[in-house]
Amino acid sequence: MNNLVFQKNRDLDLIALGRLAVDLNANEMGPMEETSTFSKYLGGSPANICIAVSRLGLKSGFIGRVADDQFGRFIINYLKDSGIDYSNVTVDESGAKTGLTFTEIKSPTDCSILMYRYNAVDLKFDICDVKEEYIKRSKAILISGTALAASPSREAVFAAVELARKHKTVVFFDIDYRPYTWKSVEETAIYYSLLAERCDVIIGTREEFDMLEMISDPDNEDDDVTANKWFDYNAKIMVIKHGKEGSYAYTAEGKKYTGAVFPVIPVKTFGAGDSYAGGFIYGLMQGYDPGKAMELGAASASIVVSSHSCSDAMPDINKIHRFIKQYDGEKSYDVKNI
Ligand SMILES: Nc1ncnc2c1ncn2[C@@H]1O[C@H](COP(=O)(O)OP(=O)(O)O)[C@@H](O)[C@H]1O
Ligand SMILES: O=C(O)C[C@@H](O)[C@H](O)C(=O)COP(=O)(O)O
Repeated sequence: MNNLVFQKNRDLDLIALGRLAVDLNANEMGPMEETSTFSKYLGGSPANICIAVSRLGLKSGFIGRVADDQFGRFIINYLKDSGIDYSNVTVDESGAKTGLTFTEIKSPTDCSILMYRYNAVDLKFDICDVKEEYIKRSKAILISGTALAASPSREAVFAAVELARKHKTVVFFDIDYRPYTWKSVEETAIYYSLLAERCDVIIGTREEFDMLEMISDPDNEDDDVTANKWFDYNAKIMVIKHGKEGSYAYTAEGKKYTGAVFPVIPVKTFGAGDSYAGGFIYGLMQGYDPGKAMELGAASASIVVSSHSCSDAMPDINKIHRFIKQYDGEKSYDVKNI
């Protein structure tokens, strides 16, 4: 059980908003200067999370814009083939382009991404793309913070959150801070904070919360303090992630859950956050307590970092259960209710 109330009689479980993009993942290991081939996948953090939950069996939809080009059509076809409702994904006619993420895998643990986001189409969705009737149809929405980086998607996100609150649609917020999309840390912190105040569940890495709180001294980091700050607003559940060290979840009622990691030999490091969020949101929407939901998220992340892609590799629930079972008895993970 958890403390979120999902409205019944809604035909959609989750609507994600914002970035529909393309990942071009290096096929060869090594510096990108020397990479010659890349594999194309659907990308964009909210798109990856939407794929993750739909593969786990949730009925999901998307609000956003794609470019009127081959990449835009690739994205729409991918959503369609994944059973995601794309009726609120608009084809943008301004000439804006699909955001591209090139990934570099120097070694399985030394990876980076290079984003091409000049005139990115995912920041072009506007208030008119956010329909009250659509938000009302869903039990929850998912915001990814990058959509706050510029107008008009910034205002569209705030409008969606207000409509969600009006209709008791749960708001998940994945901070998803991509520095190069923003002008300054100060601007970022302001918009992130304004949005965080309005959300039910906030998920971010320790570094992302440091940005939000403008903390530059690691000695001042304190997960308990961070979590409690947002409970004074609207948050019911807070998640603070620490990479391969694990994560913590807090509830407004004062419970703290520790989520450990399923150790694997990774193929690359990226994709962990999106798969974790997908498994975690799915778990909460099944009514599981945050500890169990984190376990699903961590297992999903381990599966995805062991694969070449993010979106294509998102597991179904049977794969997650089989994966968790492998660890039974070995105590390689331990979700404690403390
Ligand atoms: N190398 C890894 N091996 C196994 N699980 C991982 C690894 N890195 C991250 N994870 C899992 O994914 C979760 C989220 O990862 P994290 O790196 O904190 O997110 P992000 O990708 O957003 O930075 C972690 O809490 C952990 O459960
Ligand atoms: O979000 C993007 O635009 C890029 C993603 O598609 C990419 O796969 C990635 O960086 C995943 O991020 P993570 O899950 O936070 O590691």
